[in-house]
Amino acid sequence: MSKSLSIIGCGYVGCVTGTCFADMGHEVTLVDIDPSRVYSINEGHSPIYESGLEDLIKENRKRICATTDLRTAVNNTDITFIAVGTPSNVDGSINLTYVFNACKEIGEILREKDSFHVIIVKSTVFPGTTDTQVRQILEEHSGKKAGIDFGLGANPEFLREGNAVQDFLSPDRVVIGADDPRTANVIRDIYAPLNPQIFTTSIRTAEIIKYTSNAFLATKISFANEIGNLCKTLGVDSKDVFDGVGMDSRISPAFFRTGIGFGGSCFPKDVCALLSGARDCGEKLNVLNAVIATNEAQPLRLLGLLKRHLPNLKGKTIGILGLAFKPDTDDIRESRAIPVVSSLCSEGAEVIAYDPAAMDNFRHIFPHITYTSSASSVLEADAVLILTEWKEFEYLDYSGKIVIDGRRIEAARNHATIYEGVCW
Ligand SMILES: NC(=O)C1=CN([C@@H]2O[C@H](COP(=O)(O)OP(=O)(O)OC[C@H]3O[C@@H](n4cnc5c(N)ncnc54)[C@H](O)[C@@H]3O)[C@@H](O)[C@H]2O)C=CC1
Ligand SMILES: O=C(O)[C@H]1O[C@H](OP(=O)(O)OP(=O)(O)OC[C@H]2O[C@@H](n3ccc(=O)[nH]c3=O)[C@H](O)[C@@H]2O)[C@H](O)[C@@H](O)[C@@H]1O
Repeated sequence: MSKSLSIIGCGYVGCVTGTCFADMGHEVTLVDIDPSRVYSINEGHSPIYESGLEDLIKENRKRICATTDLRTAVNNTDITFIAVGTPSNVDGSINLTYVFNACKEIGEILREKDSFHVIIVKSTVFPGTTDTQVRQILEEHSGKKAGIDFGLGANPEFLREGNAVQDFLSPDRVVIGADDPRTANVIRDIYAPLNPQIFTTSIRTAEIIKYTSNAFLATKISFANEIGNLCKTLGVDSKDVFDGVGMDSRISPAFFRTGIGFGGSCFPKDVCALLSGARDCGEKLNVLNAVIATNEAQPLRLLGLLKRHLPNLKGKTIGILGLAFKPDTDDIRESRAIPVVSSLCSEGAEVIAYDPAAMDNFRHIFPHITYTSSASSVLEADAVLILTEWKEFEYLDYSGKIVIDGRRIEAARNHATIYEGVCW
């Protein structure tokens, strides 16, 4: 049955969630404090770079509206998802300001609302946040009781940027965290059109399932990279190794791509938040400390390989292919290109960079390097580093070039005159 939902936050998660819920037949109000995002959605445009999202917004326009007016959105709907950002503080701990501010406002609105309203935290938050601080703020500001006067739940999100619509509409599982059956049923009904595998649990357990999933995937990548580094020294191709290892059904081949490590808005932030939160609870997570350390060192190995062929980088032109943290996105948050470009600049190299989508974002952090509108002009440089595996990089002519590859582009591996792969 169709539901009336509001989603707070029109970023990657809020916008994809809201649009997909509308596609499933629900009436959706998207809310953001950023009027440009709201305007864009109401004009039928996606405020974020995500394949397939704009078409889906257009197809479902009659069931989607966007607004900056949280009060009207909550009053006119029965269920509110919180999908605002939960960035890192400088010490790595989670910054919950956006979540708490949204909760304060929602609480005030609930004070005057008579019907049973369900609030669901979709943002990634440290286990225990929803059933303690979020609950307290909502109860204090509404004067009502969670589980009795309003519903409170957690429904973490597992979508990947670049594949977000597909991931949302065909999830491996939907995790529902609720401490009362009424709220659990409401969330289950929302997802019913997808007929997904559902795992229902407590709020706190749902929250830690999300962190554990991201931390495990990050661990798999750092583990693969450490073995990959050893493979490089031994003259073994780590791809062959992980193809062989991944054939064991207990292990799986997923997230075994070796290279310059993981970036993005979530793995680095969530692993650091888990480490910080665990420390506050008196627990030391040794494995995850090592996961971060390996990930920090990994992109710099590329520079070591480059110097085997160009020992002095001062005055040399170094071409960069790829700035986004992965292909099919313009997102550069925690991109491995950031430490690489930063080191090149501090060694006096002239950097010329190309990315099909992320150059505008990168320019905000590195305004002084040269950006070019074609991948082939990057190949004019003294040496080329490949930092993101965009499909179009497979179609370049690498013959006669020095290429140091962090992402394994086969055309470069096969045709560059001097070629080094980071783990192969
Ligand atoms: N980006 C991703 O692929 C995934 C992110 N997550 C988690 O989902 C959450 C959201 O992440 P993103 O969508 O990437 O964040 P984002 O930073 O792209 O978007 C957050 C949006 O919330 C808005 N906002 C902040 N405070 C607000 C308020 N009080 N009222 C209305 N709007 C407000 C911001 O203006 C922004 O547009 C985070 O906790 C993240 O860890 C989970 C799975 C995947
Ligand atoms: O919580 C989140 O935000 C999301 O984080 C990741 O999704 P995302 O960051 O969009 O992208 P991934 O495809 O997971 O890649 C993350 C990073 O790991 C790197 N990676 C990935 C896979 C691999 O085998 N090797 C590898 O180095 C990528 O290049 C990229 O830099 C998770 O895959 C999602 O399930 C989760 O919802």
